[in-house]
Amino acid sequence: MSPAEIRLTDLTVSHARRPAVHHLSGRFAPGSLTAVVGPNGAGKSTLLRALAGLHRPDAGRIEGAAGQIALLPQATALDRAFPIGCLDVVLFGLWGGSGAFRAISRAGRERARAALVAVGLEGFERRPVGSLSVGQFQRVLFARLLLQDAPVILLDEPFNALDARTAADLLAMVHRWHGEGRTVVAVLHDLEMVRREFPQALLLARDCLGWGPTAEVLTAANRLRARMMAEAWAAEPEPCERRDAA
Ligand SMILES: Nc1ncnc2c1ncn2[C@@H]1O[C@H](COP(=O)(O)OP(=O)(O)OP(=O)(O)O)[C@@H](O)[C@H]1O
Repeated sequence: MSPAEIRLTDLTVSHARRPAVHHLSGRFAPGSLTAVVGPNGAGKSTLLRALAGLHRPDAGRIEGAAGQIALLPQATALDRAFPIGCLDVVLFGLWGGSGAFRAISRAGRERARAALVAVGLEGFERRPVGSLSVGQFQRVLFARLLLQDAPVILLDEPFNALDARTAADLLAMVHRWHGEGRTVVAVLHDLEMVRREFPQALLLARDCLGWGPTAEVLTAANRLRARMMAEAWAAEPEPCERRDAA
């Protein structure tokens, strides 16, 4: 795996012109393992969606990400009512390579089956995803990431609402991806886990409060600043008037 460096330059990403990520600059080094942390509403999901090309920045630049990325969205953002089996959900991971209307090869199906086995879901191929537990469904989504085989993997709250065993299994997979040289970026709220498992951290509170080695970013002073900024947020932030980077 040789992911490119991802560079952000004065990046602002907004919802209806109200900035969720504000003038962010920095880089994700190739093969780095970074936790994105910050209070609710800090812009973490918005940043991941912008990196994945799903949300257009309204100022600044993202370089090095195009065509490299697989995204695991927040579980709450996904609708599981759709009547579809686990194997088919995993097979979505091949769409980037095969095109939505091209036949999935036998080899592709075998890879999807192997991915389900790798996440501990052997025999779940035909199970409708609507019948899975939260943890089982997250395993299916990790199997889809395995199939996508992307150099850069973005995970939005991947361990939310998981029991200890499922979280440990999926965390081991994150470390495996990191060991293979992929760039991994995960939004997390568990700061103990971040300190233990993630060498790099990006602390967001719409503005960037720190980006670098985790111990240097997650200081008491930085966390206090983030909390104070979150408490000061208006429910509807002002539109960003600084357009010079556009
Ligand atoms: N689709 C949307 N339409 C309008 N505003 C949005 C939309 N999505 C997010 N926002 C707003 O953008 C800001 C950042 O939201 P975002 O989901 O990126 O934060 P977050 O850090 O991921 O929060 P959390 O930790 O609660 O998941 C919030 O004020 C949110 O209300």
